[in-house]
Amino acid sequence: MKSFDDLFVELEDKARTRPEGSGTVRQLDAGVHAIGKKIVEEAAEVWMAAEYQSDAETAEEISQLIYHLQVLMLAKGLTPADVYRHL
Ligand SMILES: N=c1c2ncn([C@@H]3O[C@H](COP(=O)(O)OP(=O)(O)OP(=O)(O)O)[C@@H](O)[C@H]3O)c2ncn1[C@@H]1O[C@H](COP(=O)(O)O)[C@@H](O)[C@H]1O
Repeated sequence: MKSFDDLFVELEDKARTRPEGSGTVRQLDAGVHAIGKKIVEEAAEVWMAAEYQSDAETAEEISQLIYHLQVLMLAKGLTPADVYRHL
Protein backbone atom coordinates (compact mmCIF):
# COMPACT_ATOMS: atom_id res chain seq x y z
CA MET A 1 0.00 0.00 0.00
CA LYS A 2 1.29 3.46 -0.99
CA SER A 3 1.80 6.09 1.73
CA PHE A 4 1.78 9.89 1.46
CA ASP A 5 5.59 9.86 1.39
CA ASP A 6 5.77 7.04 -1.19
CA LEU A 7 3.45 8.95 -3.52
CA PHE A 8 5.48 12.14 -3.10
CA VAL A 9 8.72 10.35 -4.05
CA GLU A 10 6.97 8.89 -7.12
CA LEU A 11 5.65 12.30 -8.16
CA GLU A 12 9.05 13.93 -7.64
CA ASP A 13 10.47 11.35 -10.02
CA LYS A 14 7.73 12.06 -12.59
CA ALA A 15 8.47 15.78 -12.36
CA ARG A 16 12.19 15.14 -12.89
CA THR A 17 11.98 12.54 -15.68
CA ARG A 18 8.81 13.86 -17.37
CA PRO A 19 7.58 10.52 -18.80
CA GLU A 20 5.21 10.62 -21.77
CA GLY A 21 1.54 10.49 -20.73
CA SER A 22 2.06 11.51 -17.11
CA GLY A 23 -0.94 13.41 -15.73
CA THR A 24 1.35 14.86 -13.07
CA VAL A 25 3.61 16.41 -15.69
CA ARG A 26 0.53 17.77 -17.46
CA GLN A 27 -0.74 19.33 -14.22
CA LEU A 28 2.67 20.82 -13.38
CA ASP A 29 2.87 22.35 -16.85
CA ALA A 30 -0.63 23.81 -16.37
CA GLY A 31 0.68 25.74 -13.36
CA VAL A 32 -0.33 26.76 -9.85
CA HIS A 33 -3.59 28.44 -10.88
CA ALA A 34 -4.89 25.31 -12.64
CA ILE A 35 -3.69 23.03 -9.84
CA GLY A 36 -5.38 25.26 -7.28
CA LYS A 37 -8.69 25.02 -9.14
CA LYS A 38 -8.35 21.23 -9.17
CA ILE A 39 -7.78 21.25 -5.40
CA VAL A 40 -10.95 23.26 -4.82
CA GLU A 41 -12.89 20.86 -7.10
CA GLU A 42 -11.52 17.79 -5.30
CA ALA A 43 -12.21 19.33 -1.88
CA ALA A 44 -15.85 19.87 -2.89
CA GLU A 45 -16.03 16.23 -4.05
CA VAL A 46 -14.69 15.11 -0.64
CA TRP A 47 -17.37 17.17 1.10
CA MET A 48 -20.18 15.85 -1.11
CA ALA A 49 -18.97 12.26 -0.78
CA ALA A 50 -18.81 12.60 3.01
CA GLU A 51 -22.40 13.82 3.13
CA TYR A 52 -24.05 11.70 0.43
CA GLN A 53 -21.83 8.78 -0.60
CA SER A 54 -20.22 5.74 0.97
CA ASP A 55 -17.16 5.69 3.23
CA ALA A 56 -15.21 3.94 0.44
CA GLU A 57 -16.13 6.65 -2.07
CA THR A 58 -15.22 9.33 0.47
CA ALA A 59 -11.83 7.70 1.03
CA GLU A 60 -11.22 7.64 -2.73
CA GLU A 61 -12.06 11.33 -3.03
CA ILE A 62 -9.71 12.09 -0.13
CA SER A 63 -6.92 10.21 -1.93
CA GLN A 64 -7.50 12.38 -5.02
CA LEU A 65 -7.38 15.54 -2.91
CA ILE A 66 -4.10 14.39 -1.36
CA TYR A 67 -2.70 13.70 -4.83
CA HIS A 68 -3.54 17.20 -6.06
CA LEU A 69 -2.15 18.78 -2.87
CA GLN A 70 1.10 16.95 -3.55
CA VAL A 71 1.17 18.23 -7.13
CA LEU A 72 0.80 21.76 -5.75
CA MET A 73 3.62 21.09 -3.27
CA LEU A 74 5.85 20.05 -6.18
CA ALA A 75 4.84 23.08 -8.22
CA LYS A 76 5.82 25.31 -5.29
CA GLY A 77 9.02 23.42 -4.42
CA LEU A 78 7.64 22.33 -1.04
CA THR A 79 8.48 18.99 0.58
CA PRO A 80 6.54 16.82 3.05
CA ALA A 81 8.95 18.04 5.77
CA ASP A 82 7.82 21.63 5.09
CA VAL A 83 4.25 20.52 5.82
CA TYR A 84 4.98 18.15 8.71
CA ARG A 85 6.70 20.86 10.72
CA HIS A 86 3.30 22.56 11.05
CA LEU A 87 1.40 19.45 12.20
N1 LIG B 1 -3.08 9.10 -7.18
C1 LIG B 1 -3.20 9.66 -8.28
C2 LIG B 1 -4.34 10.48 -8.60
N2 LIG B 1 -5.44 10.81 -7.89
C3 LIG B 1 -6.14 11.61 -8.68
N3 LIG B 1 -5.54 11.77 -9.87
C4 LIG B 1 -5.99 12.61 -11.00
O1 LIG B 1 -7.15 13.28 -10.62
C5 LIG B 1 -8.22 12.97 -11.50
C6 LIG B 1 -9.44 12.71 -10.65
O2 LIG B 1 -10.28 13.68 -10.93
P1 LIG B 1 -11.82 13.41 -11.14
O3 LIG B 1 -12.27 12.17 -10.50
O4 LIG B 1 -12.44 14.67 -10.70
O5 LIG B 1 -11.93 13.09 -12.66
P2 LIG B 1 -11.91 14.02 -13.88
O6 LIG B 1 -12.58 15.31 -13.54
O7 LIG B 1 -12.41 13.21 -15.01
O8 LIG B 1 -10.36 14.27 -14.05
P3 LIG B 1 -9.65 15.21 -15.09
O9 LIG B 1 -10.54 15.31 -16.30
O10 LIG B 1 -9.44 16.50 -14.39
O11 LIG B 1 -8.33 14.49 -15.37
C7 LIG B 1 -7.82 11.73 -12.24
O12 LIG B 1 -8.31 11.75 -13.56
C8 LIG B 1 -6.31 11.83 -12.24
O13 LIG B 1 -5.94 12.65 -13.34
C9 LIG B 1 -4.42 11.09 -9.86
N4 LIG B 1 -3.44 10.95 -10.80
C10 LIG B 1 -2.38 10.17 -10.49
N5 LIG B 1 -2.26 9.52 -9.28
C11 LIG B 1 -1.07 8.68 -9.03
O14 LIG B 1 0.08 9.46 -9.30
C12 LIG B 1 1.10 8.66 -9.85
C13 LIG B 1 1.64 9.33 -11.10
O15 LIG B 1 0.66 9.45 -12.07
P4 LIG B 1 1.04 9.96 -13.55
O16 LIG B 1 1.75 11.26 -13.39
O17 LIG B 1 -0.27 10.12 -14.26
O18 LIG B 1 1.90 8.90 -14.14
C14 LIG B 1 0.49 7.28 -10.11
O19 LIG B 1 0.89 6.42 -9.05
C15 LIG B 1 -0.98 7.52 -10.02
O20 LIG B 1 -1.67 6.42 -9.49
